[in-house]
Amino acid sequence: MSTAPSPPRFEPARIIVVMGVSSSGKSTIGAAVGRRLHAPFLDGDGYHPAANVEKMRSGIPLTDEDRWPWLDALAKALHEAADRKSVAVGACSALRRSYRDYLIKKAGEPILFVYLHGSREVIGERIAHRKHEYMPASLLDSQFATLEEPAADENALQVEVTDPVETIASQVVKAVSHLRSFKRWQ
Ligand SMILES: Nc1ncnc2c1ncn2[C@@H]1O[C@H](COP(=O)(O)OP(=O)(O)OP(=O)(O)O)[C@@H](O)[C@H]1O
Ligand SMILES: O=C(O)[C@H](O)[C@@H](O)[C@H](O)[C@H](O)CO
Repeated sequence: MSTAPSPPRFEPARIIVVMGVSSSGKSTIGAAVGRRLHAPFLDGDGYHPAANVEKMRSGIPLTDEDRWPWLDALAKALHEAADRKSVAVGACSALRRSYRDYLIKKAGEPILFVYLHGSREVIGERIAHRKHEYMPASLLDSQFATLEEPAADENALQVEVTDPVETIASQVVKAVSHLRSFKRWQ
């Protein structure tokens, strides 16, 4: 009796975007995954227009209108990096589904999202103890209020923020190894 091979869990993608609320660990995990894949890591924090940074620094949550140009710039940079290096890793809160769909549309290619799932308590504890150039801890509640967790039909891997960084990075690299059939993935 032969068993049919199981279909790949994820749609082949050259771009991996680590997503989640502020202080869920996007920069930390994204950098670790980039190192393991020898891939460039693009942190979304660096793609905000200056006005967005000033808004967040003042404790005012961003609106959809504030976020579109930021998502556009990051998506294009990820696409260019993937063209140059075969694969690119990004970090972006990508809180709403419409933002994730927009990133895919603007990148012009599939994206594998890695969703950093964690409780308000755990992430609240982390944000209270870290330093950030502009993001205040007071914005964490609005981040959770805006968050739409990836749905079952999205190309997303969920990981737990309570796991060690290296464990999460290994889970991502393992998930990506299922994508070897993707011929541009070298
Ligand atoms: N898996 C983990 N276990 C323990 N601590 C972690 C883990 N991941 C990240 N951290 C710590 O949590 C804090 C927030 O991490 P990080 O800055 O990477 O989050 P972020 O999502 O990029 O934040 P922001 O979006 O606000 O820039 C840091 O102090 C980091 O060292
Ligand atoms: O979508 C948003 O509300 C913002 O972009 C934030 O998430 C920040 O970019 C970042 O997470 C803070 O460093």
